Amino acid sequence: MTLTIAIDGPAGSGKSSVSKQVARALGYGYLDTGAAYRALAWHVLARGTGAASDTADEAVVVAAASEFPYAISLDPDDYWVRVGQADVTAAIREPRVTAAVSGVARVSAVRAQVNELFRRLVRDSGRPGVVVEGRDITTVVAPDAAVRILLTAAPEVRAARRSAELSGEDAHAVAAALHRRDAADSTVVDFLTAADGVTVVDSTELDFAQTVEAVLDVISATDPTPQENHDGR
Ligand SMILES: Nc1ncnc2c1ncn2[C@@H]1O[C@H](COP(=O)(O)OP(=O)(O)OP(=O)(O)O)[C@@H](O)[C@H]1O
Ligand SMILES: Nc1ccn([C@@H]2O[C@H](COP(=O)(O)O)[C@@H](O)[C@H]2O)c(=O)n1
Repeated sequence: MTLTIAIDGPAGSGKSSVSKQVARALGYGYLDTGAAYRALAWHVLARGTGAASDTADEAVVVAAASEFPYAISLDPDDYWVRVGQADVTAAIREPRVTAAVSGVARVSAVRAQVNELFRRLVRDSGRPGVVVEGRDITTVVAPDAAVRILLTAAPEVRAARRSAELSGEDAHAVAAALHRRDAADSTVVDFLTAADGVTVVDSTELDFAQTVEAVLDVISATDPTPQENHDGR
């Protein structure tokens, strides 16, 4: 049985970097669920130009999802994402993919498909636990996870952290893109409010190491008995 640590939060709240470090500290796997939506957006865009690559067209997205040879590493020290033979680890972070991903993520058939994949990846991970991060992990993907955390930070702090990462780009444009994506995503999933039983970790006043420590504290304060996976297996 694999223990699930579920972490949700808005863009730039530190979900991926903090979850990866928490997974390392615990000897757990790390599952980045946003990578699946990003890789599907990349896959649609890779179909060329014109209607066939329109990520805002639900039929196009569903068709692409039906032939989507997706693979991801759960090793926090060897992270990669592939679509077929293509290593898309870096490509899915490109602004053109980031700008297109919310369109893909609002298709409910796609969400159902990738949620099943996430549960299977955790179940088959062969690890004692997996830290799973995204937007709807605490509520939809693994509502019965052993530990459920909403990782937040003030919008201006998240924007500043993302800008620091993308030092060559205009800070205002980076902040605007981040808030635009949150606004689009929050019409599909509520990742700004903690559901019942979800612990909030607000990193606004914390540095990276303190945030990792705060998450580890929540985990150790919670009974770490492995729970059955959401689908009962
Ligand atoms: N507590 C913190 N203090 C300072 N910097 C932080 C903190 N947490 C995360 N960061 C930094 O903020 C940036 C954004 O973090 P990260 O990419 O992990 O966010 P995210 O929530 O996964 O974002 P997205 O949803 O857009 O992928 C990274 O550069 C990360 O190192
Ligand atoms: N559980 C999730 C995770 C992600 N998304 C969508 O994917 C986009 C990219 O996510 P990142 O964490 O890599 O930034 C995100 O903007 C959402 O559109 C999701 O819907 N559910």
